[in-house]
Amino acid sequence: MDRKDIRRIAVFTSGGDAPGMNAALRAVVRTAAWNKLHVYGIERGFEGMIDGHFKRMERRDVANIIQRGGTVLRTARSKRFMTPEGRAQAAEHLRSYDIDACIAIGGNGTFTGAKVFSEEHNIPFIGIPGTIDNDLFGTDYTIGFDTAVNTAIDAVDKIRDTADSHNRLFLVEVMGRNSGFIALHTAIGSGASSVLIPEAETNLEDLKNVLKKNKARGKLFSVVIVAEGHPMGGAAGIAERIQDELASMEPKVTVIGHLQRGGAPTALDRLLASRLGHAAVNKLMDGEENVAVGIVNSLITTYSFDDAIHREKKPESALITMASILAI
Ligand SMILES: Nc1ncnc2c1ncn2[C@@H]1O[C@H](COP(=O)(O)OP(=O)(O)O)[C@@H](O)[C@H]1O
Ligand SMILES: O=P(O)(O)OC[C@H]1O[C@](O)(COP(=O)(O)O)[C@@H](O)[C@@H]1O
Ligand SMILES: [Mg+2]
Repeated sequence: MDRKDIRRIAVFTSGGDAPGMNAALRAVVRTAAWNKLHVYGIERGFEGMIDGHFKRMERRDVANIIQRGGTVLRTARSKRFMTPEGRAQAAEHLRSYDIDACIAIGGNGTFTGAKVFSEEHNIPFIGIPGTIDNDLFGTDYTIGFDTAVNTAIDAVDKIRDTADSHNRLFLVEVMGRNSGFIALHTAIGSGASSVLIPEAETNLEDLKNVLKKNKARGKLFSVVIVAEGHPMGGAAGIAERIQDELASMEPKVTVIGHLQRGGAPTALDRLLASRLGHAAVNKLMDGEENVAVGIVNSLITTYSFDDAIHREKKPESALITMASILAI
C-alpha cells in the first residue's frame, strides 16, 4: 500500500500500564489530527481489538490526561490474541473500520503480538515503547520507567526512616520482570547498601560480609534492593538464605509491587511520551512500518520489532560497579 493512502489509524495501549501512556496517546491523537488523519482508540489493547471496542478520538478527547497515570484506553493481557482465531477476529474489526495502520503502545509482549499480527494480516504497525521495565532494546528509556524509579526511591526513603530507627536490614523488592534496570537505578538514587539484579552474578558470601562489615563500622541499618526477577527468588529468596547468619539485623522484606506502576508521570516521562507519540505518527506518514520508535542519545530513532524484543539490553556494567563503590 502506498503510505500516502493512510487516512485512518487505530491506537491502543497493551500489557502492563505505565505512567506516561496517556501523554503518548495525547501526542498520537493530536499529531494525527494535525495531519488530518482519523483516529480510533481501541479499548483494552488486543482484547478490545478482538471484541470490536473502537471509538473515534478527536483532539478534545485527549484533553486533561497528560498528567494522569494508568491509561484512559485501559489495557489487558490477552490470551485470545495468542491464537490465530483471535487475531483473525481482530483483523476483521480493523477492516470493518477501514483502518490503514495501527500504533501500539506497550512492551515486548505487545511488540511480539504486533509483529505476528502484521505478518499474518498485512496491517502496518508502529510501536511506542511503554513499560516501566525499560527492557526494550533500541531506546535509552521506555515510557514509565522514570516514574517507577521515582516511586521506588520515595518508598525506600520512607523505609530508611524505620530501618534507621530500629537498626534493621531491609530487603526491598522492586519490579522489572527479568530485568534489573529499575533495581539498579533505584539503588543508586536511594543510596542503598547493595543491589541484586539478574544481569550481575550474586555472591551471597560477599553480600553477608559487606553487611557485617558495615555494621562493624558503625552503620546502623542497611537497605538492599533486589530485582523481582533475581534467580534466587526475589527479596524473599535472598532473605531466606541470609537470615540465620544476619539474625541480629532482623532482616525484613518489603515488596513495593504495583505501587510502582501508578501515579502521575514525571516530567521526563511526559516529555519522552510526547516525543515518541509525535514521532510514531510522523514515521507512519513517512512510510515506515513494523518498527518501534525510540530515543537514543536524545535523538528520535526507529528499530525493528525483532531488535526491540530479541536484542539484549543490559544495564551498563560501569553503572553496576559505580553503585557498589558509592555504597562503601
Ligand atoms: N507471541 C505472541 N503472539 C501473539 N500475541 C502476543 C504474543 N506475545 C504477547 N502477545 C500479546 O501481547 C500482550 C501484551 O504482552 P505482555 O507481555 O503482557 O505485556 P508488555 O507488552 O507490556 O510486555 C499479551 O497479553 C498478548 O496478547
Ligand atoms: O501486573 P501484572 O500482570 O501482575 O504483571 C506484573 C509485571 O508487569 C510489570 O509491572 C510490567 O511489565 P510489562 O510492561 O511487560 O507488562 C513487570 O514489572 C511485572 O513483572
Ligand atoms: Mg514486557
